[in-house]
Formats: sequence, C-alpha cells, structure tokens
Amino acid sequence: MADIGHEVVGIDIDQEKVDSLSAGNAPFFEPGLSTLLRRNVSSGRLSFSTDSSAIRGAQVHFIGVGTPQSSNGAADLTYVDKAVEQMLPHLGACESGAEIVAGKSTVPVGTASRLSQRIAATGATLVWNPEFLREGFAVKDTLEPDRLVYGLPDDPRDAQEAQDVLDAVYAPVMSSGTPRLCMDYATAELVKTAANAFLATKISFINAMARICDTVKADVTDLADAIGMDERIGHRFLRAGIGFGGGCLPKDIRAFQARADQLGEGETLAFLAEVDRINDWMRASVIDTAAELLGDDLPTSRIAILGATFKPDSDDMRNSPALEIATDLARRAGSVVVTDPQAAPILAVNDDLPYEVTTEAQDALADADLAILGTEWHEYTQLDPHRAARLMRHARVIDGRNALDPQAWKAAGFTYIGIGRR
Ligand SMILES: NC(=O)C1=CN([C@@H]2O[C@H](COP(=O)(O)OP(=O)(O)OC[C@H]3O[C@@H](n4cnc5c(N)ncnc54)[C@H](O)[C@@H]3O)[C@@H](O)[C@H]2O)C=CC1
Ligand SMILES: O=C(O)[C@H]1O[C@H](OP(=O)(O)OP(=O)(O)OC[C@H]2O[C@@H](n3ccc(=O)[nH]c3=O)[C@H](O)[C@@H]2O)[C@H](O)[C@@H](O)[C@@H]1O
Repeated sequence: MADIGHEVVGIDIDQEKVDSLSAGNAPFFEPGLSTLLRRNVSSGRLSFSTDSSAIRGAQVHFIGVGTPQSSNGAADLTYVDKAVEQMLPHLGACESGAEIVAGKSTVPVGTASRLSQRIAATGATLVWNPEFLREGFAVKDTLEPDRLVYGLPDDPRDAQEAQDVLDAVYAPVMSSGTPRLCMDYATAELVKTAANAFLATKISFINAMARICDTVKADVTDLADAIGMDERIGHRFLRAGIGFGGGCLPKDIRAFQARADQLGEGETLAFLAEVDRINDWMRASVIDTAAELLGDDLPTSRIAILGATFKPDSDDMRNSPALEIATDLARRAGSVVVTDPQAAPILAVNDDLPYEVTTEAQDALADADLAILGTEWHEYTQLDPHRAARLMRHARVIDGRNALDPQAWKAAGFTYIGIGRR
C-alpha cells in the first residue's frame, strides 16, 4: 500500500465509514492499518467517497463488498450486484489502457462468469482475484501474501491484457517472490471457498480429536504437536478450542454447501455440515462444562468471560464463540461479565446486554466463581494465575482456547479445565 505508486479512491455507501477513513481513522481495529492509512491519506494518494462516479476514468476497480449469509445459508449477492450496477454508468472511461473490474469478495462459483457478461458492453474486462487475508494480519497478508490468484476470461487477448494490468498493480508484491497463479473464473472462485472449507475442516478435525482425548484422558495439544510434525499435516490450524467464528469461515462453508446443492452436488459436500456441527458442539460443550462445574450454585454464580471477539487482534464480534457462550450463560447464571481490550467499548454502548462489560480483566475476575477464556488475547494468556486466584471468589478456569499453562494455573490453586487437555 504505502510503497505502491498508485492513486486510490475507496468507495463505500456508509457515510460514517467514509468520514472516518477520510480523517485517517480506520473504523475497525487492525494492527498497523492506521499508520498506513494516515500516511497515504495525508500524501493525497488515498481518498474516500460515497459517490460512485468517483471511479470514472480509473483503470482498475476492485469489488470487496460483503457477501453475508442469507436465511437459507447461501451467499447473499445483493451487495455485489448493486455495486456492479452502480459502476456500470462509469465504466469505459479509462484513457490509459485496458480497464478491469477485479472481484475480491468471496462468491459462489459461477458469479464471475455472470458478472463478466453484465459489464461486457462497457469494454471493461472482469478478473476474479480472491482475497486471502486474515483479520489481525490484514496489512501483512496484503503486502506479503502467500499467493496471488487471477481468475481470467477465456478470450486469450482479454486474459493477457487483464493479467498485465493486475501484474502492474501487484508489481511490488510480486517482486518479493510471491507466486501468481492464473486460471479460469470458476477455478479462482473455488480456490477461495475450498481454502476456507479446508481451514474450517482442519479446526473441526482437531476439535473432534479433543473430544476423544477428553473421553480417554489423553492430551490434544501433545497429539496436535506430534501429528503436526508430519509436514504433510503441518502445525497450523490445529489449535483445539471453542471453534471458529468470524465473518468468513462459518458463512463460507454454508454458502459452499448451498452452492453444491444447487449444482446437484449436495452429497459431495455433506461433510461440511459435520464440520459446522462439531463447531457448534464445542461452544455447547463449554456451556455444559460450566453448568456442571457450578452445579446447583449456577443461578447465584458470577462468571467472567475473558474475550468477546472471534479472535485476538481484531474488534470483530461476528459469530463470536466467546459471546455466544456469554449470552447463553447469562440466561442461567447469577451474573456474567465480559471483558475484552478492543470490543468492550463497542459493546458498552448497548445498555440492553444480558451481561456486564468491562475493559479490565481484573474487574471481570473480581469475585467471579468461574473464568472462561474465550479469546486468547495476549493480556489474558499472560495473566498471573496467583493474582487471578486472589481476585476470584473460587479459583476455577475453563481454558476455551487451550492457551493457558495448565500446570501454572493448577499450581496457583485453580480447578483447570482445557479442551481435550489433561
Ligand atoms: N473480513 C475479512 O477478513 C475477509 C473478507 N473477505 C470477503 O470480502 C468481502 C467483504 O467482507 P467484509 O469486509 O468482512 O464485509 P463488511 O460487511 O465488513 O464490509 C463490506 C463493506 O461494503 C460496503 N458496501 C456495501 N455495498 C456497497 C456498495 N454498493 N458500494 C460500496 N460499498 C458498499 C459496506 O458499507 C461495508 O462497509 C466478503 O465477501 C468476505 O467474504 C475475504 C477475505 C478476508
Ligand atoms: O475469507 C476470509 O475472510 C478469511 O477467513 C479466515 O480468516 P479470519 O476469519 O480472519 O480468521 P482465522 O485466523 O482463519 O480464524 C478463524 C477462526 O478460527 C479459529 N481458529 C483458528 C485456528 C485454530 O487452530 N483454531 C481455531 O479455533 C479462530 O479462533 C477464529 O475464531 C482465513 O484464515 C483467511 O485466509 C480468509 O481470507
């Protein structure tokens, strides 16, 4: 971003977001983003607008609008379709060479082919260029991605022109050796959904192993370390816990199943329903464990939930496992208090929550009968268990992310329960 010599205008229909971005303030928490944003806004190379005519004359138009889950599980393409309709009157005005529209949103296979026909008359060419960044690592993943994927049109001349334009955009990224893979539209769309389906499957696989470990009193963290040493398996995404959440993996595996159903391939992807079920089950089992641990005292007990976001280094609470657990337990326990370094101030503006909210872990732990680690923020994994024990009424902890040191917490007098952990 900072070192790429292009002029960029970002369009959003949300005036508040545009105002905030124009002032150099990211409307969400993402490490390292604000510095880059301010530098580029103040140099005049980056601006924001709600006016779609601001795209007129640009050579590359990226589409990154939301593709949320609709009520039947399928991806809702309303925003993508609307964005394209808003672009149409302004396409075809580029004077500096081939003009391209590059889709980055995660879409069901077949969408790019349909959209390419929609824009064909403007003379612009569509490319599908899926996005693989992780929240919390957005800057790093953008500047140093594992790979770039271009889904190109069938016409070889259009494909070559579009590839050259995108190569110029990504030149600084490619110069550090990032592989760039060219393929057809359908394959590029599938690369994205297959990647997220695989990641979700890996998490549910290790969570299923954690359940087996619980039953036979084995340890899933040792198991994951050992199987991960096989390079064919690898260590990453083998952290057992309360499962995956966020604005992407859950909706993307459902959208993939819905698309497979439409294609008559529902049975082929039936295993993704199991992946989803295991994921839900992890949340439910922590709720059951808390209820069992507190027994008859549950209705008078105070529970501290450490973390509200779906992962650390983000303020995103979409489909957050920690918050779902908090909301459910708030209905049954005496009181629940949620703490989160980034999300607490966002939650606190709502005075209709079933739980209390605080930014300070020590306030959450004070007089609690049970603490549940829901998000492995550094400040929680580094907590001193002796201090936590002094603050709490009863020293009990459920480590929903297997991120605490069981020996240290047990030594401080805690009843420690991990996920598939001894
Ligand atoms: N969040 C992530 O880390 C990643 C997201 N994706 C995909 O990228 C897409 C966007 O995801 P998020 O950023 O999480 O969604 P989001 O819902 O947080 O943001 C979408 C933005 O698009 C704006 N918008 C809606 N209609 C518009 C229009 N017609 N013109 C201009 N702006 C419009 C909205 O106001 C909103 O600010 C989704 O398809 C998602 O699956 C892909 C990789 C990573
Ligand atoms: O399509 C997307 O939007 C993005 O979705 C995920 O990125 P993200 O949702 O930001 O977060 P992840 O790091 O994948 O974590 C997702 C969830 O899985 C959980 N997780 C992750 C890893 C693990 O071992 N165990 C585990 O439970 C995390 O706590 C989190 O709730 C993918 O990792 C990105 O590559 C992709 O671009």
